Amino acid sequence: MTIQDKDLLSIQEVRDLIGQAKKAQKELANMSQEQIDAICEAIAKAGYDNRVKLAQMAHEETGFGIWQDKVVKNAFASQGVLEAIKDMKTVGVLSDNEETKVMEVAVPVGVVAGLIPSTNPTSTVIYKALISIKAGNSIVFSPHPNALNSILETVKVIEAAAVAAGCPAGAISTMKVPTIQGTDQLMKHQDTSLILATGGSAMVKAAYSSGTPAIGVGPGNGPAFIERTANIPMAVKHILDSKTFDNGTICASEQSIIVEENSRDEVIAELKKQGAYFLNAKEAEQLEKFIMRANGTMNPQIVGKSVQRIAALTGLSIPEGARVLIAEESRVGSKIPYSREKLAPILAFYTAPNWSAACELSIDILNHEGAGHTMIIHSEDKAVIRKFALKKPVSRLLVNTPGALGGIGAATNLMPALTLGCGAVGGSSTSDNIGPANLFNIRRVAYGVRELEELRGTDAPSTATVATDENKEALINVLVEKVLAQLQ
Ligand SMILES: CC(=O)SCCNC(=O)CCNC(=O)[C@H](O)C(C)(C)COP(=O)(O)OP(=O)(O)OC[C@H]1O[C@@H](n2cnc3c(N)ncnc32)[C@H](O)[C@@H]1OP(=O)(O)O
Repeated sequence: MTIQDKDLLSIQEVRDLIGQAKKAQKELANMSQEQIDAICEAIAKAGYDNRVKLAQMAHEETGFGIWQDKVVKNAFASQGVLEAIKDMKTVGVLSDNEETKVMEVAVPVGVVAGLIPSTNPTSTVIYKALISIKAGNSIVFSPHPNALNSILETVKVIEAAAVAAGCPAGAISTMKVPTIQGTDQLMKHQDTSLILATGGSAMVKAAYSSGTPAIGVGPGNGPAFIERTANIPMAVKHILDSKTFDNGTICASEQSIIVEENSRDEVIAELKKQGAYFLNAKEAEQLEKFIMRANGTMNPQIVGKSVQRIAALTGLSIPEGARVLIAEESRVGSKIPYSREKLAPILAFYTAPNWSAACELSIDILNHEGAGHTMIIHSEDKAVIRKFALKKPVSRLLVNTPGALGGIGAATNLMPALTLGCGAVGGSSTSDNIGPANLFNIRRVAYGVRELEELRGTDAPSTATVATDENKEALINVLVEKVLAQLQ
């Protein structure tokens, strides 16, 4: 098949899938909350029951991560997400306030386009299907080509379970021939209502430029600041647990450690004790060349690989049992690989002279990459944490927890999610951990509660006397004052 034939096939496939998804969504829109909830339960159960098989498939196909950790991600995306959303009201009348005389009705957005990354393919499919159906929408997936088979299998098992539980056929589907042109068509099609884009920057930018409303996830690059009051052994444990989880593929995981001068030696000793290997200057330079590709994007050869695989690839000789590789760094910038996002067990290590310098440094790192995403602080001082929270350009400031598991809401009480909004500063329309509430609109039914005479009041000039522009202006001023007084 020529490239052109493949593109045409992909585009035609997308059009067919959207047609079926639109039809199915009309049926979903007429279902009760109970019917929708039963379908979600079936999707979660199928995802959970198949969590091991799907994790192994994703690992084998992409070569990223650790399959045992992908099992945890699949369980989180199915049962964990279901637990958080099962009691949410998402269908029909959401509220009816007798006092304010405003009633709220949920309105599904329609057909969702779900772009799936190669780093968390199966878990992201289960999660996006659950939150879309819960909000009364159909979803058509666009798989990352390098994770195609595991994504197809995930869609197959959850779609079959959903249909058996009453879901209309076509409500959950996936492109089988993913091409850039086909995905472009999915994003721009007039019947696609919303794009949920999780993946590489280029794809997320394409989603924002498509003309269709989009919720995208930009790059993470969260520093972890170990403040002087931190419980250092616990902070180090959290950072290493996070950075080694699925070999660092979660975008909320730590990318650098920042310490103050006075705790530097203690933190380094603890990191070494818990399995971190500090690269010397020559080794750091050797590894640095493999972090980015020539075009400045992350090198997939190191993504989700163990330190042993990375060492073999880069010709480094490291001690047996090393869990993460750490390079001391002092610079920040797009051409400084250690200061950027590395979805691998590699960390930069910065020393700041004091607290305020650590603050400035973390802002600088985030402003170069990862603005609006996540950062982590380890501290026992609530006043410091509050102060720290006020100025950082992130949507999630995680405290005393592993970044990867805290950001997605597994180790914190944030909304469990595998798509993390990055707010306006990160180019996103929302800073939320994306859930069903981001996937329906609200129609507000508002009863009249004031008449014009009330708004006008008794001392307003009569409309009958309005003859001149001056009078008109006087009347408008009085009316504006009355309305403002009513609203206060
Ligand atoms: C909560 C979370 O953890 S979300 C985590 C999500 N974050 C990420 O995925 C991190 C960002 N991702 C990346 O930087 C990259 O995807 C990597 C480094 C992980 C992998 O890199 P690669 O394997 O080279 O894949 P990359 O994403 O660059 O895409 C490869 C090709 O597939 C194409 N592609 C990717 N997704 C799709 C899609 N949905 N449909 C069609 N084509 C696609 C890309 O456009 C690219 O095409 P090109 O080679 O012609 O330019």
